[in-house]
Amino acid sequence: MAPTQAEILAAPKVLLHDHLDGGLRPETVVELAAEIGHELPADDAGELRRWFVESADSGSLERYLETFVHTVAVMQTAEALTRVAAECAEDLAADGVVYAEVRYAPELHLGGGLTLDEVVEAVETGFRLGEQRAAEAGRPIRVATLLTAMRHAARSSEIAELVIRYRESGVVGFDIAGAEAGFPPTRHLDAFEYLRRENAHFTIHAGEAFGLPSIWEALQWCGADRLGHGVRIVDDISVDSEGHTRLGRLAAYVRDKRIPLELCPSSNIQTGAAESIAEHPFGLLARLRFRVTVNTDNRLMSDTSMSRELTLLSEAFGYDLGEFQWFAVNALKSAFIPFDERLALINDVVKPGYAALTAQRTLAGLRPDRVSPRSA
Ligand SMILES: O=c1[nH]cnc2c1ncn2[C@H]1C[C@H](O)[C@@H](CO)O1
Ligand SMILES: [Zn+2]
Repeated sequence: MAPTQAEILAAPKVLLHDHLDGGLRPETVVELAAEIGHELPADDAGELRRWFVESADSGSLERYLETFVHTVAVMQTAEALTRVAAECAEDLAADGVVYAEVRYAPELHLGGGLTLDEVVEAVETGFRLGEQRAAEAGRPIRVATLLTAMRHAARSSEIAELVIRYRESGVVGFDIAGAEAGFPPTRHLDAFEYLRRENAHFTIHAGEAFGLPSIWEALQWCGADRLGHGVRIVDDISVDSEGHTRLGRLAAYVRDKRIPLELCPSSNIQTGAAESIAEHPFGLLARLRFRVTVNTDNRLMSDTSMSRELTLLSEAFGYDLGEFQWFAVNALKSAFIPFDERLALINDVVKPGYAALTAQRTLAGLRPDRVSPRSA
């Protein structure tokens, strides 16, 4: 059966790919911009919300990324960073997210005179504050941080060192983001090699706006633990007229090695990586049992949430609570926090949460859902 909105909201969700500077509340952007005299394309929060979605709906990653100028502009002081991070944790918790890895690029927040370390400390303060407020509101969440380096810039080694410096203080991994075409991940090999020597984790935005060579470099040259998007791995999968599928060597490697795909359906529609949710490779990749995870990417630019992404996928592919649990477990298995902590979240939070939802259906006289998690 189709899950109800109440069930989707209540279902424990796990999010691995969410940008801090892509998830601000429009009201907060308006308030912070007024404080610093930053001119916005719209001064009314509702209009600004629409502006972000319409402008990001450009069919090109480069133009999509231009919208970040207005969010980054209002995130240049410790107070603003702390506020935005706290609200991020609260908003995710209110949406039923129980564990999230949120990323941002510290190098984009130095315009007000903060150092890289001060940026990280302000954001961590905000996440702890947001976690505390969420717990008080009865929606506990754990937020971990990934530090991003911009792939067109040359600060990745510095950011990788920052990850190691703050690995005991909430930072669990590294990422590179920004325009993909023309900026291959191997430009940042020094950073990746350093992180591997430090036994640290990293993901790489790859296979979003550029195809297989980007994914291949991210995995086989750089050693990425996960793929940010990775959706273009479908270019290495052929489906014949009878529906038989054949995996090329790279696709087979990704599936065999259980490389997590941080799939972000709505974002992909906006940047032109997919035509529609119904045609999104998520359905095929899930059917072929890749390690798929569901993500928001940029909640502001896509006007989305984890609940909305799950709703869209459910409508397109018929997913129910069984699949939602599978996606959440997949994400936790792929998270960058220690194994015992991942296991505790799976066994103490995610599975009991889905069991409770199933029990409610049974109580309501509906048939029990198939909450029999597939092995990921
Ligand atoms: O989907 C994306 N692909 C590549 N880069 C992205 C995406 N979403 C956000 N970014 C960039 C813009 C942000 O300023 C930066 C750090 O969060 O990451
Ligand atoms: Zn992203």
